[in-house]
Amino acid sequence: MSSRKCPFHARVSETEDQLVQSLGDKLHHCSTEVLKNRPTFRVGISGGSLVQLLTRALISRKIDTTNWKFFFCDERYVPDDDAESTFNAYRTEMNAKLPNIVESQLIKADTALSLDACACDYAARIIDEFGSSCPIFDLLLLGMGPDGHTCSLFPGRSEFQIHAEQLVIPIRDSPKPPPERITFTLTLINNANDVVFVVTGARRTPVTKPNSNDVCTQTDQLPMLPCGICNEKFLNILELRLHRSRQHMKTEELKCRLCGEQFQKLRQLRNHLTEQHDQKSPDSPLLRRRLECRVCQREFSRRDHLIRHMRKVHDVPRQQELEAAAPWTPNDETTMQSGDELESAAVLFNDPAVCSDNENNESGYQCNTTNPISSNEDSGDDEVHAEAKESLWLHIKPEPEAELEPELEAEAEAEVEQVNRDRRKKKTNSKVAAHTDAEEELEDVSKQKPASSSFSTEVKEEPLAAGGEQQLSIKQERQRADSIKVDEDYEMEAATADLFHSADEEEDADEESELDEEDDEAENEEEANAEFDEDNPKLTQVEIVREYLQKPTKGKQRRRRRKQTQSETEANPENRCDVCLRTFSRHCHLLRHKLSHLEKKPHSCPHCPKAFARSDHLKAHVQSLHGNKEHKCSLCDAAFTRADALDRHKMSKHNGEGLDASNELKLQMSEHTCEYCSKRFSSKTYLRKHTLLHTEFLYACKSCDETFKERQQLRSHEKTHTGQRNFLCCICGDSFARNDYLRVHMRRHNGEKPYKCRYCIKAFPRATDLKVHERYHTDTKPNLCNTCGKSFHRAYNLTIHMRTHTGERPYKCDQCPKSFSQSNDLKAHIRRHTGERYKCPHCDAYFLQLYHMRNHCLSAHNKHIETKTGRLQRTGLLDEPNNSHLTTVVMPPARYQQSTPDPQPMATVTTQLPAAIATPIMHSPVAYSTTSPVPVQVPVPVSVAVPLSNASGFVGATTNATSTTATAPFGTFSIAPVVMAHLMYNHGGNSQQSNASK
Ligand SMILES: O=C1O[C@H](COP(=O)(O)O)[C@@H](O)[C@H](O)[C@H]1O
Repeated sequence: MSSRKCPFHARVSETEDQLVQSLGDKLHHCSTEVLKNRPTFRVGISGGSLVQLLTRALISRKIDTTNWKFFFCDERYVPDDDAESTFNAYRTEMNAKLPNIVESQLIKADTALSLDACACDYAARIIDEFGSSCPIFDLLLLGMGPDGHTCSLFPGRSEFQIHAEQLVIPIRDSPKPPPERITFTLTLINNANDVVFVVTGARRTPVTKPNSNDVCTQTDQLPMLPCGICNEKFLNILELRLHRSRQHMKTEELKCRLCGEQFQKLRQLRNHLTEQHDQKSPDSPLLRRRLECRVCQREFSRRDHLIRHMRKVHDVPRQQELEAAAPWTPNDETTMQSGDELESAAVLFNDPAVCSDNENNESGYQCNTTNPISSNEDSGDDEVHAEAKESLWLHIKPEPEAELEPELEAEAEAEVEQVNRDRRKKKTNSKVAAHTDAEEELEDVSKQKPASSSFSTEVKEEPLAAGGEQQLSIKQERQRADSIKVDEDYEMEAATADLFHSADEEEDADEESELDEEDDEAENEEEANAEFDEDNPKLTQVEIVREYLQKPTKGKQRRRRRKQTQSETEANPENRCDVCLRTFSRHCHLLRHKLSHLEKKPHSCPHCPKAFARSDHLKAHVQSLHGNKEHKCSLCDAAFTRADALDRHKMSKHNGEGLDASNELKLQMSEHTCEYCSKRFSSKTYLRKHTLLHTEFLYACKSCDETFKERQQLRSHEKTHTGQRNFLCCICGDSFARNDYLRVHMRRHNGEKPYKCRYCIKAFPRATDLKVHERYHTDTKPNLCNTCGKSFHRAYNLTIHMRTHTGERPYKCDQCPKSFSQSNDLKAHIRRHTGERYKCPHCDAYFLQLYHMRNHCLSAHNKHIETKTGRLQRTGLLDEPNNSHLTTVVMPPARYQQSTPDPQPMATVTTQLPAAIATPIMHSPVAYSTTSPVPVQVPVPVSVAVPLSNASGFVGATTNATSTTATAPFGTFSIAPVVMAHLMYNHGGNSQQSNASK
C-alpha cells in the first residue's frame, strides 16, 4: 500500500438532485463493472449526509444491490440502536426505503467491544470478508465535514498518520461528537480501487478549496471547465467529455469554425455554413460524396478510394484514373490530397527532410482552413458529429498540432517513411529462398500495375518466370526481414513500457500491438512497392504517394505477415531517438515512437481517463471498452464489443473452449507457445515477456523461491521436492534430499549468513534468500501473471496473486466456514479462535499478526524485532519458548461461536487486558491534541505520506461553486478520487441524528 499524489476529479452539481443522479450513475457503472468479474461488490460507506444521498441514488437509479456488501468507513462508538450510530442510520433508512438490502449485507463494527477491541475486531472482520489482509474495496463513498474531516480522520490530528500500518483505528477525542469512534485509516482508503467524496452544502466549499501549502493541490492551478450547455463544471476535459456524452448526447452544441457561432443542431450548422459562408452543407452530395466514378456513378468521399475503385472495378488504367479524378484540385479547401497528408505528417513530426522535399513539390499547397465543424477535440464522441466527421474531417488538412485521423496518420507516416526510404535507397544484399506467398503477393502487385502506368518499372514488366521470380523473391524476403525487426521493436517497447498494466490495459495492449501489426503491414506493403520504386529513382513525391495508394488489401498483408520469420536486420543508427536513444530500423518507426515521449498523450478517451499517443489506438480502445458489448461469452458473463476480443477472452480464460479448431486465434495461440514451459499466449508480446523469465532471468522452481540459470539445474532441483530426504538435521530433525541442502540449513542453527546484500546491511544464509531480497532493491519482478500482466518479486506472491483470479482460498479454518487465500491470514484468523496474540515485548499491546506487532514496535518504541533468519515467516516465535512473543491471552470468543454478543467475555477483556488489545495508539509517545495547529511529528517514518493540513488551511475560499476546486484536506491518495459536490446547497446538519430526522 503506497501513496502517490493524484489529482482529483471534481464534479460540481447545481442541485442536490443532480448530485444524486451523478452518484447513482457512478454507483451503477462501478458496480456493474465489478460484478462482471466478481460475485460481490464491496463498497465502503460513510455516515452523515451520505446516508440519505446514497439511499436516494440507489433508489433513483434502481440499482440492484443483491450482490453488494456495505462496510462502514467509520462508525461512532455508540450502541447499535443509538441515533448517532451510522449503522443504525443506514438500517433505518434502508429498512424503510430499500427493503431488498438485508442486514447481513451490512458488515458492521461490534461496538459492544471495548473501543480498541472494536477497531481491531472490525479490521479482522474486513480481512475475513475479503479473505486477505490487504483488502481492496471496489469503491469508497466518503463524506467531508466542514472542517475537512473525512471518515473520522480530522485535519491537524496525528493518529491516522501514526497508524498507517493499521486498517482500522480507534479515535478517542473526536472534535465532532460523539468523541469516540473507529475509522478506516488512509492506508485502507488508499488501497481502494475507487474513492468518491460526496460533499454537499455551502459550508463545505472552503474545505474543497485547496491550501496552497498542501502538496496534494495539483488541481489548484486548474480552472474548472464549464460544460457550456448546462452549468456543471469539471476539473478536466475527460470528466467534461464524459458528462457531455452522457448528458447532452443529443443536444451537444456545434460550433462553426469559421465564425465561432454555436448551434444546437447539426442541421442548423449546415444551413449556417451554406448561407453564411457559402460552404456546402456537410452532408450535401457535393461535399460529402463529391467524387463520383464516371463509369458507374458511385460516389466516394476520398479520391484515393475512387482511384482504387476505378482500377479494381473498371480496370481503368492508372493515367486515366488520375485524369478522371483531375477536377479534384489541390486548391479545394475541404479536401486533402495524399501529398498534403505527407506534408502534414512532416510538420507533425517536424521532419525537415520531408518538409524540404515538399517545398519542391509542385503540388504542395497551403490549406489554411480547418474543419468548419468543431474539431474532434470538441466533438469527440458525439454521435451527432459522427456524420460530419465522416464526411468532412478526414479530408480537412489538420493544423500542425492537430491530431491526424487514424487512417491519415498511418498513411502519413507511411509517406514519410517512403520519402525517407527513397533517400536511403539501396543496399540489397540478402539472399533468400523463393517464397511462394511472396510470389503470390508480387503477382498481385504486378497485376495492379497496368502496363501503361507511369509507375511501371522494369520489375513490373519482367515476366514472372524463373529469373524474375528469383529477383522478386529476394526483394520480398528483404521486406519481410525488415518488418519482423519492427515487430520486435514494438513488442519490446510494449513489454518494457508497461510491465504492470491491468487486465484492461492488456486488452488495449493487445489491440495496440494488433494495430501496430496492421500499420507495420501497411508499411511492409509500401516497402514492397518501394522495391519497385528503387528501380526508378526519378519518382516524384507525388508519384511515391500514388504508388503507395496502390497497396494491396490488409487481408493479404496479414496472411503474408503470418508467414514471416525471424530476421537479423540491424537497427539503423540514423534512426535514433534523441530522447531515449533507442534506435529503429526504420525512420517511420522512430517517428511513431517519438509520439510515446509526448508528455501528454494527445488522444484522450472521452469515456475514461486513458490517453493514447495515436488516434487509431484511441479508436480501438473506445471501440473495445466503451462500445456496445454485443459479443457475449457463452461460458461466462463476459461481453465484448469485438468478436476478436471475445475470441481472445475464450482463449485466455477458457483455454480455447468454445472456439473451433480452425479458429485463427487458436492457431495463433499455438504459435505463441513458450518453448520452456508450454504456456500459450495470445500475442507475441506476452510470450516474449514470459520467455524473459526463462532466459534473461531464471528458471524458477514452482515449489520454492529457488532459481537457476540452467534448465537442467532446475530439473535436478525439482526432484528435491518429491524425492527422498535422507539427510537429517541433528538439531531440529528436518530432512533434506541433498547434503548441500542440509549444509545450508545448518546455517539457520549456527547463524552463519554468508550472502551479503549489495544494497543494504542485511545478510542471508542462502543465496536464494539474498537473490530474492535484492529483487526488492532492484525492483526486479520476474514472476509474471499471464492473466493480468502484474509481476512480483517472489514466486510465492504470484501464487497468492493468482488466487485473486481463480478465487481459490485453499486455507480453510477447521473451526468455522471461513477460508483464506494466504496461510498467514488463516493463521491470524485461527488466533482469533484460540485467543493467542503476539505481545509487544516493550508494552502490553497484543496483535493477531506478527507483522502488526513488528510495525508497532517500530512506530511506538522505535525498536526492530529481529528475526532469526531474515525470512519473515520464520521468526522462531513458538519454537523458542523463552524468546517467544506469541502469547496466549483470553479474548472474547470468536464471533462464529455465538450469534449474539456475550457480555461476559467482554468483562474478561477489560479485566485481563487493561489496555484492551492495545494498539499502538495506547502507547504512542505522541499526545493527541484537537487544537494542534501543526502536524504532530512521528518518531519513525510511516508508509503513507500524509501531509497534514490544519483546518485553517482551508479558510478563505469562496462559497461560489464556480471557483471551487477539490482536494483532500489531509493527504495524498494513491487513487484519484472523485469529488462529487453540490456546494451551493446547504444541507444543514452534520450529525446522523439530524439526517435521520429529516
Ligand atoms: O461525522 C461524520 O461526518 C462525516 C461528514 O459528514 P457530513 O454530514 O458532513 O456529510 C461523515 O463522512 C462521517 O462518516 C461521519 O462519521
